[in-house]
Amino acid sequence: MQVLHFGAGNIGRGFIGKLLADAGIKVTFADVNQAIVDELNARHQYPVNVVGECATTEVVIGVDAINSQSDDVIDKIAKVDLVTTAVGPQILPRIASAVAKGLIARFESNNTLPLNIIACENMVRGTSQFKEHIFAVLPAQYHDWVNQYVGFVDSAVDRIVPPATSKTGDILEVTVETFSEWIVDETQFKGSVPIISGMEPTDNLMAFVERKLFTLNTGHAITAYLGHYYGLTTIRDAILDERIRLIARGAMEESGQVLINRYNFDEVKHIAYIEKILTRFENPYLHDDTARVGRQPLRKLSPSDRLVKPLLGTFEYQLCSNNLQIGIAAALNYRNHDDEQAIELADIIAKQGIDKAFSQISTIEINNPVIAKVAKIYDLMQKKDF
Ligand SMILES: NC(=O)c1ccc[n+]([C@@H]2O[C@H](COP(=O)([O-])OP(=O)(O)OC[C@H]3O[C@@H](n4cnc5c(N)ncnc54)[C@H](O)[C@@H]3O)[C@@H](O)[C@H]2O)c1
Ligand SMILES: O=P(O)(O)OC[C@@H](O)[C@@H](O)[C@H](O)[C@H](O)CO
Repeated sequence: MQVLHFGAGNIGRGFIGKLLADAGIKVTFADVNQAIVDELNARHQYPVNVVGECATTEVVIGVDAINSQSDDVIDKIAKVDLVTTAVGPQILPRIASAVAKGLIARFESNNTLPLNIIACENMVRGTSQFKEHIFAVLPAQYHDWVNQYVGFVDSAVDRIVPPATSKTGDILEVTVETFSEWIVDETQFKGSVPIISGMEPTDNLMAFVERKLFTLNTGHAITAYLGHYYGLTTIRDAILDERIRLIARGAMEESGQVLINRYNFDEVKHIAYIEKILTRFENPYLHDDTARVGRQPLRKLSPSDRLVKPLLGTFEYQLCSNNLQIGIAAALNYRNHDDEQAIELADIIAKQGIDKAFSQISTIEINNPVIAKVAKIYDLMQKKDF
């Protein structure tokens, strides 16, 4: 089996690329970072530090790389069995055109072997959204053929992989936590579902996607934004702060009640899932900056993402949302001159005022009482009086 994986970053090298290479699949990374591409082609291997109580270094072997802006991508897509991505949601539209050209090349070479595409991003049904971007630039005459031979498989991906500085200056070295989970929608594959150790097929993907995004990522984001508010720069320091921990846990529980109502999850197991997540945030072997976890606050505040979607769920089931409201106010209060979306967020609030800005970003009606409640907490935070 051969795979083309877009994004040789933290999750690309530290999780998906590693898992596939470990399974004996020939992995080619596609990235815009030429230094990483050159180094992968010079060495064909890289080290992954798996850190936890027992730390190990595992070497991923047999990999190579191409620049994702070169035509090599088109040739590869014409031939491989699997395309995966871990580039970030905002990059998917930018690589759609290269993938569409690759699919045309596949059609022209009459390659009717099944191809499956899996976006491994923190999004609800990210591959389905990627398909929409691809079909928007793929001429209509190819749509039926692609629908017949190409599977667009949604997935949920979980492993905390912050950028880590190598002691030896190795740009390929990556440090990951022990935990990992990659769940794929078995109903969307073309051909038989490949058996790959560490890739778990399910026929109930939405439950897993929402469980992960609206528990771990909800708590993670709130820990990051409150950490920033209290002047703490790492997730570990933030989650060890009792004020933050109570709110992050409370928000995960509020979001959890929505999930329990929606998916009939076992309450005891879900509480255990939250406890495990809190210990993962505390991992003393990882250095994870609040700026990484809080990156792109407008994406994180959008209606289908980890903060507002759980809040909307509490309306649906008439549940309490006090902690989610505090987390959202902290996100609105996030300021970082190195983050384009944080700058844009501050600009929207400055121009429109907090009530209108939150209503616009979240798409929640301005008259909904939650707008005023979040705005009140935001104002207190602005005055450093929360
Ligand atoms: N790091 C984590 O803990 C983690 C865990 C689960 C899911 N994710 C998700 O995985 C995705 C990637 O996150 P990450 O932390 O690995 O980010 P990252 O910034 O470390 O990696 C992204 C990689 O994509 C590359 N890239 C950018 N534009 C590209 C293009 N046009 N073509 C090809 N490559 C391109 C970058 O050069 C970089 O190497 C995100 O959607 C994130 O939400 C991350
Ligand atoms: O990657 P983002 O920006 O969507 O979210 C930041 C972190 O919460 C995220 O990368 C987690 O580390 C990851 O989702 C753990 O599986």
